[in-house]
Parts: sequence; structure tokens; C-alpha cells
Amino acid sequence: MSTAETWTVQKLLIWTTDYLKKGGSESARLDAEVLLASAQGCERIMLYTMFDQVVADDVRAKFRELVKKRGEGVPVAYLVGKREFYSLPLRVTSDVLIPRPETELVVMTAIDFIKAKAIAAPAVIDVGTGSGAIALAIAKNMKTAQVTAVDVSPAALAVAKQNAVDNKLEARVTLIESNLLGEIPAATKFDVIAANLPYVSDAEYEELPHSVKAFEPKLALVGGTSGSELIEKLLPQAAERMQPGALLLLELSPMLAEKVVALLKADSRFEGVESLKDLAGHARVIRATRKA
Ligand SMILES: C[S@@+](CC[C@H](N)C(=O)[O-])C[C@H]1O[C@@H](n2cnc3c(N)ncnc32)[C@H](O)[C@@H]1O
Repeated sequence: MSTAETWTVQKLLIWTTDYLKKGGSESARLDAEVLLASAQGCERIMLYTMFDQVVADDVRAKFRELVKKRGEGVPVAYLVGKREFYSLPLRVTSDVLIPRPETELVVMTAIDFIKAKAIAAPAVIDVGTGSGAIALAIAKNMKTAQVTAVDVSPAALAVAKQNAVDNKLEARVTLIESNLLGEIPAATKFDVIAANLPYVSDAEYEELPHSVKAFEPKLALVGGTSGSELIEKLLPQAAERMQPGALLLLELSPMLAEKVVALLKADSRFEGVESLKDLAGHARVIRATRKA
């Protein structure tokens, strides 16, 4: 990206895509577009109407800085400070996990359940809320839902709070600092308990790509020696706080699915235990209902 040349939007995108591809990005063109739109202060789609326009020096300087960091492996979502989840714009910082598309399966299943049961004012809790992704997507789409979102990280809760305010959902979403359901009285009962808790084992953590390990919070990723420790601790706490017929949804690594299904099946308080597959065909979410 030399200064003597005339850099149009199109030329800049071609150059950057090539640069990021060589650096190992699997989404080089998309990365380049998202970063240029951010530097330019416009929607990505607008770039397509600006291909022949020359990019101003100050925009190019901002863009160069972003591309440099992307080249060092910083995830695009952290660079632009946002990520869309279930059509909801969410702010993300390095204090929260970047919401993943697989997690939309949790939201979809919760919404389908609430609709099918025609629960008038569903009480929902999201355990390990991070950016607030699951809690806010359910609240946004279920207008009568009262949603509680807990996380052990105060820094993550601050991000979730901002996202609740930005999306005008703060009146129906209560944020609580809690180690699993420790701060939620056992007398409080929910219709849906959803959790995308850390599920990476200590050994798997070491093998994660640099772009995850170096930038996303370890607290959001590692579930313990086997990875399932937090999920296992949650099961009895959840059983106590579910209405009869209530739904439990657990996102996990496909490698833990069989183990968690077996644990739930062995627990007489649960029934209807089933694993749900993500778009790649992997067992990604376990569902179970509370026996009456
Ligand atoms: C995998 S991230 C999921 C974030 C968000 N729910 C999502 O799907 O994008 C797990 C979250 O659980 C939180 N967490 C870790 N240990 C916890 C615990 N013992 N109790 C409550 N939350 C915990 C982390 O701080 C992190 O925000």
C-alpha cells in the first residue's frame, strides 16, 4: 500500500484480500470489506457503490492500522467492536467471547419451545451470558419474556449491559454476577435454562488457533480438565430451578455430547434428552426437559 499510487476502493480491497490471504485468513475478502467499511464509517454493502472512488488519506491510514492488526491475528469483530448475532447488533470487546453462529441453534430451539408451549410470560435464564447474545436474542424475539442473564465475569456483564441498552431490552433483561446459578434462589423457577458455558478442555485449549487463544478470554473458553466440569456442576443446580416441563439447553463440544447425554439420562429429574446437530452435522446442543 504505497502512498504514491492512487488507491480506489476496489484496488485497496484486491490488494488487502491478497495480503490477508497470504497471512492465512480464510475469510480474507470479507475481512478486507468489513475493515474498510469500518474505517470509512459506512455499511459494508455501500462499498459496492464506491469501487471507483479514491479512498481519502485519513481513511486509508485508519484502514492500514486495522489491516496490520488483522494480519497479526486479531479477530475482525474485536477490531470493529461489533458482531451480528441472530440479526442483533452486539458490541464485543476482548472481555467477551465473540458470539458464534452455532449458538443461534440454542436461541432458535428456545424460541420454538416457548411458541409450541404457548407460554404467556416465559421466564428464561442464560448462564454464562458473555456479550448477552443468547439472552438478548431471546428477549428481542419473545416480547413477553423476562430474561435473566448471569456471568461470573463483571467485565463481560458490563458489555452485556451496554448491549441490552443499545437494543432497548434492558427493561426485560436482568443481569446478575453469579458463579453458575449460585446467586439465583432455588425457589426461583424458569421455563427455559440456556447455557453456552466454557467447554474446552485444558489440553484442547493448547491446540486452539492463535486468533482464538491470544485474543478471546480464557475464562470464556476453558471448562476444566475434561471440559465438561462446569456443565456437570450446572445440571443439579438447573434441575432445582426448572418448572415442571421446563427446557434445558446446553451448547457443548461434539466430543462431550455423549457424556452429557448419558449424565442427563441417568438423572431421574430429566426426560426427553436429545442432542441437536449444528449446520456442519455435529452434535452441538443437548436438550432435556424437567420431569413433572
Ligand atoms: C463460551 S462463553 C459464552 C458467551 C455467550 N453466552 C455466547 O454464547 O456468546 C462462556 C461464558 O461463561 C462465563 N463463565 C465462565 N465460568 C462461569 C461460571 N462459573 N459461572 C457463570 N459464568 C461463567 C464466561 O465468563 C463467558 O462469558
